[in-house]
Amino acid sequence: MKLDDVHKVFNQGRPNAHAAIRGVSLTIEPNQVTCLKGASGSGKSTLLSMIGCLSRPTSGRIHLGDRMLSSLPERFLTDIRRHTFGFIFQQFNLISGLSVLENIMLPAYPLAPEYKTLKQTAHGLLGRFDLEHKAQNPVQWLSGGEAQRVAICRALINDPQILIADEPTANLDTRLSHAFMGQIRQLREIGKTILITSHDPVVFESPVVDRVIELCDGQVVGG
Ligand SMILES: Nc1ncnc2c1ncn2[C@@H]1O[C@H](COP(=O)(O)OP(=O)(O)OP(=O)(O)O)[C@@H](O)[C@H]1O
Repeated sequence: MKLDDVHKVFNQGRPNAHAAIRGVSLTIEPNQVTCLKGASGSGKSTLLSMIGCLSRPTSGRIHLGDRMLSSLPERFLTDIRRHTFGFIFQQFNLISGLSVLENIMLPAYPLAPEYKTLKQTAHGLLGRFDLEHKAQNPVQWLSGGEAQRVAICRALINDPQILIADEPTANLDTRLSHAFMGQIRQLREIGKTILITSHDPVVFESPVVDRVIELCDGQVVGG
């Protein structure tokens, strides 16, 4: 992915306008783990959401291979988002009341796969992340580490090329944070491109991370 002079202004044209991203240009290499690091409010989540097609830049260009995402109409963007990206959020965002299996299968429904194949894929992921015995559990019964692994499985259900994780260790203790980086290593080994925002040293000092990009006040200041 390539970002070229990307800006994001919230509430543009109003007295409370805020320039959260100010002229970011960078390249995210495939099959690598890239960490966006920076203080709270530096613009990490804002940048991540534009990269993941969850929001659009105010100006500038974002390329995915030879496609320019920033100029695509919404329906194409939604399609690219579903096929290309898997998301892992800070609060895991699992749906309470649904089982582990149901949560994992949810992002696949808009792509209308055959149900039997989808279920097999979901069980394959549960097996890989040592969660098979929890398949029918409601997600609210899970421990923090289990919930995190369910969130990873859900992000992988559509076999995305790029995984985006926003502060993934914020709700994990040190041991589970190291375990999470072990899981990231495995995903890198199978060829995924991974982009993580974090101000947790367990993440940005991890040997699994290929590159750390530092943000300050919406600008790249290092990496
Ligand atoms: N929807 C919005 N409207 C107005 N301002 C916003 C909006 N979203 C974010 N901001 C502001 O943009 C700046 C960057 O926010 P962002 O969430 O990207 O920071 P961050 O580096 O991810 O912070 P944290 O580490 O605390 O999650 C902050 O000053 C924030 O208040």
